[in-house]
This record gives sequence, C-alpha cells and structure tokens, in this order.
Amino acid sequence: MRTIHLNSSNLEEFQKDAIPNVMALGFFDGIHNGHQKVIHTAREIARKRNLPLAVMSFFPHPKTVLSKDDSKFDYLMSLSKKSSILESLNVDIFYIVKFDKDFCSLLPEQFVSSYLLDMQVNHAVAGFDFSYGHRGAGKVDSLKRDSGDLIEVTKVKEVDYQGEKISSTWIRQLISEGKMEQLMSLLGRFYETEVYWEAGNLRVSEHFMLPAPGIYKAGVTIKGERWETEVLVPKNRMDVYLAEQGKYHFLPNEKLGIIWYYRIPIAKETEGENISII
Ligand SMILES: Cc1cc2nc3c(=O)[nH]c(=O)nc-3n(C[C@H](O)[C@H](O)[C@H](O)COP(=O)(O)O)c2cc1C
Ligand SMILES: Nc1ncnc2c1ncn2[C@@H]1O[C@H](COP(=O)(O)OP(=O)(O)OP(=O)(O)O)[C@@H](O)[C@H]1O
Repeated sequence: MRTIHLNSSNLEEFQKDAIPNVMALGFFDGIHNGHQKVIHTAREIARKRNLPLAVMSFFPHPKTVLSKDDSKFDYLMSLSKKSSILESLNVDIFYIVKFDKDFCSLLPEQFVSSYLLDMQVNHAVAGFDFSYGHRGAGKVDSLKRDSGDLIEVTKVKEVDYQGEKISSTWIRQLISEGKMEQLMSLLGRFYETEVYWEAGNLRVSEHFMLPAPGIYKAGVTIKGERWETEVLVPKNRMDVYLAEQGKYHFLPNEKLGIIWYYRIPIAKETEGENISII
C-alpha cells in the first residue's frame, strides 16, 4: 500500500501521477464497523472493475480546524496504526489530505474537481452522512452531480448497533467512561492503545486514548508476543502500570500495545486509595 500525504503544494504532482481508481472517502478514525462497511463496499467495486482501491482521509481531524474550542482532540489511533489497518483491508493507496483553513474553504465542486476528478477517481464510495466542501455543504447525494456525472457514486447505508449509528464519537465516549467491553460490538475488535517505555514509565503514545481511571483486564502485545494481565490507569491518564511491572525490562522508547477487555469492578472502599498492583 502506498501512503501519500497530499496538500495544496504537491497536489499537481500527484494529479499527474494518478491512475483510475475506486475511492472510499471519510476521516475513518478508529476504523469501526461502519467504516469497514464503506471500505469493503469500495473494495468489492474495485475488484469488479479491476481498478486499484484508494482511501482518502484527512489530517488533522476537521473538528480541530473548524471548532473554536482548542481543547485536545481525542484521536482513537495514530496515522501509522490507521495505515496498517487499511493495508490489512487490502487498500492500495492511502491519501492523507492536509485539512487546513485553505482546504476547508474549498467549495464542494472545487474539492470534487481537484481531489477526485483530477485524481482519476472513477467511482467514489462514502457513507450516508459524508459531507465535503466549505461548511460541509457537499453531500454524498450531490457528489455525482458535482462531478458533472463523471464519477459513479455508491452511498453506504447507516451501520448501527442497537438502533444507534456507530460513530467514532460514540466510541470516544465509551472509552472515556471505561466501558471497554462494549467496543467489540462497534469496532469488531477490542480497542488497543499504543504506549511506550520512557524513564521508568509506560506513557500513552500520541493520538491514542486511555480509558477512564481504574484497573482493567487487558492483553499486552510486544514484538509479536502477547500475554494477559491487569493494567492500572491512574487519575492523570498519562501513564499506565502493568501488574508486576517491575519484572519486565523494556528498552527506552520500546512500544507496546494494550488491548482493553473490561474494567475490573473494585469495592467502593478501595476506590480512592492508591491502588498498588505494581
Ligand atoms: C474539502 C472539504 C472542506 C470541508 N469544509 C468544511 C467546513 O468548512 N465546515 C464543516 O463543518 N465541514 C467541512 N467539511 C466536512 C468535514 O469533513 C466533516 O465531515 C464535517 O465537519 C462534519 O463532521 P462529522 O463527521 O463530525 O459529522 C469539509 C470537508 C471537505 C472534504
Ligand atoms: N455507522 C456508519 N454507517 C455507515 N457509514 C458510516 C458510519 N460511520 C461513518 N460512516 C462513513 O464512513 C466514512 C468515514 O466516517 P467519519 O470518520 O468521517 O465519520 P464518523 O465515524 O461518524 O466519525 P465522527 O463520529 O468523528 O464524526 C464517511 O463516508 C461516513 O459517512
């Protein structure tokens, strides 16, 4: 899979380089079951039309550019984690478009012309609520018209769970409430946080979330190895502590994956205490 960072200054070079493709569109933070439906639909069309499958996503998240509130945005995964999952879904080209003030002021037709038609998109696939162009004025139902009827469009119906739309926002909320056991139904897997060893602590990597403070049953993965243990998330939600952490010898900046299963209920009286499982 080729990963290409697109922006207004290198766009022309990649327009020249582009080949006819089928493209899935959206931010895809977490690559949940709704996102997977969009990507699988696009992959099926690409296979039938014997064209490469592209995914076009944006970075940073539109909300960090559009909203006045500059509080930290809770990404579910880093771009490299998103890239490795897209590769496992047999995506051929992953475009990451720089989402900045200039980009977000593009009119819908301008976005379709420069980022889809000029990038040789023959067939676009997006979910029912995908929006594009200034103020999100472009909707998936207007995409074919905005392309002058040159792009075939497939709209993916809402994928819901118990009647609610599966969304990255819902997943962020469940993680912040520590309801990790519910994520399998929305993500199709347990949520995994990347952490790294620094100066005697396991710190959360950028663009990953930690669950609410508490003690969790979790899987730990490092260099292909995996074992089950308990993991403490303290109130500062910056570091994590593995049960019997002292017995491991991690290298500086060594990365681990924490796969969260469920929060272990603890008796009320010990709630506030400095729980030591180390
Ligand atoms: C080229 C382009 C420009 C966009 N400009 C805006 C914008 O000015 N305002 C906006 O609210 N959304 C804009 N969006 C839509 C955002 O990508 C996002 O879908 C929208 O903010 C709704 O977010 P949601 O996924 O949380 O519903 C733009 C999208 C694209 C592809
Ligand atoms: N539950 C869903 N069912 C069908 N399509 C979806 C679903 N959720 C998102 N999509 C589609 O997947 C693509 C990526 O979605 P995107 O990440 O932009 O939105 P989201 O998952 O709703 O995230 P957020 O909650 O942050 O807005 C878009 O085309 C969107 O329409």
